[in-house]
Order: sequence, then structure tokens, then C-alpha cells
Amino acid sequence: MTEVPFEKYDGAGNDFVVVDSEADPVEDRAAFARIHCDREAGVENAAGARHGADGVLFLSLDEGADPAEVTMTLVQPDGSIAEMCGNGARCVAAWAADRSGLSTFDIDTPAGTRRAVVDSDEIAVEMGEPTFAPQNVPLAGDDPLIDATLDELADTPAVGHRVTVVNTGVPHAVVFVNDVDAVDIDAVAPPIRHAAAFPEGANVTFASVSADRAGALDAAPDGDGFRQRTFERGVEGETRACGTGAVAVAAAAKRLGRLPDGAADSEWITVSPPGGDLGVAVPDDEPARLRGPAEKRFDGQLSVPEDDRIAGVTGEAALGADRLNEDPGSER
Ligand SMILES: N[C@@H](CCC[C@H](N)C(=O)O)C(=O)O
Repeated sequence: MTEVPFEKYDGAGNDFVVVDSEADPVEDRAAFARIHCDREAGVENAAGARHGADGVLFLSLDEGADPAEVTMTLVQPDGSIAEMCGNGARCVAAWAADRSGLSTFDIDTPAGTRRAVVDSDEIAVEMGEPTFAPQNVPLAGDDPLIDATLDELADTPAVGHRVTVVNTGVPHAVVFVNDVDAVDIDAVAPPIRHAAAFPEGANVTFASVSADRAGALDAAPDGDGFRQRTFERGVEGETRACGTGAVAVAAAAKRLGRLPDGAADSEWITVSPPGGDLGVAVPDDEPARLRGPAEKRFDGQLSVPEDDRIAGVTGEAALGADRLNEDPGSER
């Protein structure tokens, strides 16, 4: 059985297995991700405790570039590749800083190059300009969905929810509700995630204004922030944090004129998914920015599938083995 070293990082509870793709190439990345990713129990630490893995980050670092460059490919639990991942990018910067001692990185992603800066335990990443343009989301129709009801959702638990659809590196359907904790996300999100309006699918992000998160980050405004919950495409379930989702909440709120007092006048807005607090800035006509914690938790070795069957997969790897023969996320 072949094994590769991995490191486990998380950004505000969004969990990633990190593999150095130059030192330890994995041929079938989709199969590797399917085997080892599980939201609650994907990978094991040295003490035998299992921890979540929302995807595998295959990374290669070029320290000679100025600034240093990292090529990032996020392969998700269904085997699909995500164009961008905000918390993943922050974990990438933490990983690169841990290796190199440097603090500024250009991260090459399928969505473009994103600058990340590490400042002690907080990492900020440039996220590109959020876009509502139908061709960029992408949407099936010609009109943006700014405060829309998805007609095809009639007779589902999602009926009646209004969505604002924005691409923040990946597509998000943002739904503002009174209380995110009251949402039955596993019932409400899938019909939206798979709606015909989204030819490549969409992440579904719920948000509510939250007075108790005011000033949760040091430099956050003395006003209300948002609580956030996201059902992620590719994970096909809720994660503990989603960075592109946090940016989508702020961008959608700004577009709808729903920014709470304080946040509207401030550069940084606090968005709080279940895993921690994130800071988001959405200036006019400029790239959005995302900041928050990201750090290494542990490392170890993971088995590499040796063919397209389950051969060579043992121990923790067997957890995801039942998904190995499914179609690799092609329908997004
Ligand atoms: N967790 C991520 C988003 C990852 C991509 C997403 N699941 C997709 O397929 O669009 C984040 O922090 O942004």
C-alpha cells in the first residue's frame, strides 16, 4: 500500500487535508478525496481521534517568486474541483508561511490569482470582485437573481425563500432569514443547490443579522454583523465555515441595502459561521477581502488508491470507500 504525508489545516472550522503535490504526487486526486474526506470523521490524528475533512488541498510552493507563489487545487469530497475556496486559500497561506517563514503569497486558483497576507494568527486574502452577472455566476437565464423566488422550487421545503445569487469565486445563492439556527438546512438547501437556474449548481448560504456578533473581531464595526450557515456544493452538506459564502453574505446584503447599522459605514463586517468569526470587506468596484484564523492541527500519512477500485485502502480510508465507485461529481 502506498501512503503520502498530509497535514490537516482548518480555517474557522472549515477543514482541509493538505498534500504537497510536488513532493508527493497523487495520481487519482478525485479518488483520494472521496476516500479521505468526511465532514465529521475524515482523518485520524496521532491520538486516534477522527476529525473532519471538507476537501483536499493539493499545493505546490514556489519560494523563488516575488512574492512567493502557491498553486492551489481543491478537490472536494465528491471528487469535483472547486474554482475557489476562501477558507482554503487562507489555509494555503498558513501552510506556505509555516514552510517558508514568509508572509505574503500569490495563490494561483482556477478563479484567478489571489494575494494572501499572514499576520500572526490572522490571515487575509483578496477574493476578487463579487459579480451578480448571469453569465459569470453562471445562471441559466439572462437576468440576474437579486431578490428572486425560484419558481421551479414549488412543492419543496424551499418554497417561499427568496435568493440573491452572486459569484464570489464560486456561485452562492444567499437567503436572508430571521434566524439561521431555525433553518432545516438539509431539507431546504438541496432543492436550491440543484435548481435548474444554476447550470453548474450553487452553494446555498443562509444569513441573519446578529446583534450579538457586533465587534466580534478586533477591528470589526461596533454594529451588527451576520450569522451564516452554508450548504456546500461538492461537500453536499453543511460545513462549519465557508469563506466565499461569508463574502457572498456581505456582497448580497450590500446590494440589497440590508447591511446593518455600523456595518454599512465600516470597512470590515463580521460574518459568523458556526466555526468562528470571519471579517469581510466589500468595497465598491474593488476586490472583496476575507480575513480570520487558519492553522495546522496535526499531520500523518494517508493511503493512496492504487487503482480505481478499493484495493490498497485500509483503516481510516475505508470510511469513504462506499463512495468510490460513484460518478465523480459531474452533474454540477
Ligand atoms: N468552503 C469554501 C468553498 C468551497 C467551494 C464550494 N464548495 C464550491 O464547490 O463551490 C470556502 O471557504 O469558500
